[in-house]
Amino acid sequence: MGTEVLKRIKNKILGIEAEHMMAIEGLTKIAVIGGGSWATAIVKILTEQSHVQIRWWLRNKADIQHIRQFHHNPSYLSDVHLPPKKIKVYEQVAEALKGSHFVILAVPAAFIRDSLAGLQARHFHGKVIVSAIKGMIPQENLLVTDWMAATYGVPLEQTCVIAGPCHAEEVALEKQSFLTIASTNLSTAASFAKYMTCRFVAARPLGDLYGVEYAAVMKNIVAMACGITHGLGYGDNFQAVLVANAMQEIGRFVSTLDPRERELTSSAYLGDLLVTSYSQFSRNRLFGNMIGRGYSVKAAQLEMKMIAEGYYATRSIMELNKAYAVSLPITQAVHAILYADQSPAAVMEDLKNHLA
Ligand SMILES: NC(=O)C1=CN([C@@H]2O[C@H](COP(=O)(O)OP(=O)(O)OC[C@H]3O[C@@H](n4cnc5c(N)ncnc54)[C@H](OP(=O)(O)O)[C@@H]3O)[C@@H](O)[C@H]2O)C=CC1
Ligand SMILES: O=C(CO)COP(=O)(O)O
Repeated sequence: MGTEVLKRIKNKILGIEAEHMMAIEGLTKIAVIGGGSWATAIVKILTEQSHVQIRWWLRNKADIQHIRQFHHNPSYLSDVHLPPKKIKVYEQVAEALKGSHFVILAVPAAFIRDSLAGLQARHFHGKVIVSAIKGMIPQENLLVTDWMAATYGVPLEQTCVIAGPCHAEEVALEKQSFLTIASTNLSTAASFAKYMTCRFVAARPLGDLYGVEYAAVMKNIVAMACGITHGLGYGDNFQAVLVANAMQEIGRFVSTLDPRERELTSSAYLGDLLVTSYSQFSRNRLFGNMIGRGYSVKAAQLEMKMIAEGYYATRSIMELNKAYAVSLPITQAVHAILYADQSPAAVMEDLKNHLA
């Protein structure tokens, strides 16, 4: 059998177009969509790779100019050096996508539609789409990978998600981190995981796309609950019970929506829940903390420059759960506080009766 035929078979197995894979054997072009802290951290990881060109789109024109001139993002993780030899910065999202083999989506879910405005299915054709987003598309209440499939016809086996316990701030400091790259197609996940592996990051592929994606969305809600209770004056004893119950809540929900064998105590699920619930860097925890201390939702949002995905996710999960009726006392409690204007103290007092 000729090498060309072998290559095609290999590419078919990987679920990626032949042309695409041949290009990968040379310089790999990776588009990064988003200009916030996670996008900047991902760009930093990619700059550790040889033979990778980063094609970066940000919406903020002043930030683009600054990055081109000074090689730092002035608004997020501003200490991170952004070497111009490896990075091309674009004002038009379609330009960033041109010729890229992988497209990493790293804007908060609520802004993905605006960020991709004007693009069509052809712009994504033959590319592997990687969601670094831990949120759901509001209104439609869809996971990002499902939304990409519904909106742009991207086959699920050509999508992955980046998950695992990993705060952008620690990537910036080059602290050892682990990532999980999940896909329905393990080969697609493996083909991307190698680009997320570097001196200080170990990225492992996993075949559980939905489980990892839903768990990543739900842990943000739990982190808000932890922040709220901390703001109210509850201590570590209570938070440990809250987080233990939260793992069960996430497990119930995920196994109802996508029943299969999964190791919920592994880092993609439990690890991410723990880091977001306890870390000083968690925006969701910080947001919850402000609510617990008496801020209104509006005031907390104004105070935080960054986005707490869990705020939007709480409503989406509650809407979605109408069809499944899974018992979600923690999500329900956060929803009552954020969307029904109920007193955080009273809601948490009542939640005690639902924890074991
Ligand atoms: N930060 C982290 O450690 C991690 C984050 N994630 C996930 O990554 C995703 C991106 O979050 P992250 O980078 O942290 O976000 P940040 O909070 O750091 O940044 C917010 C981003 O959203 C943009 N934005 C704000 N308002 C709008 C708007 N109205 N329309 C369009 N864009 C807007 C901002 O652009 P501008 O600066 O121009 O206002 C900025 O790029 C989230 O889903 C998050 O859960 C996942 C793992 C780790
Ligand atoms: O997902 C994260 C860490 O794994 C980031 O969480 P926050 O958005 O709460 O900072």
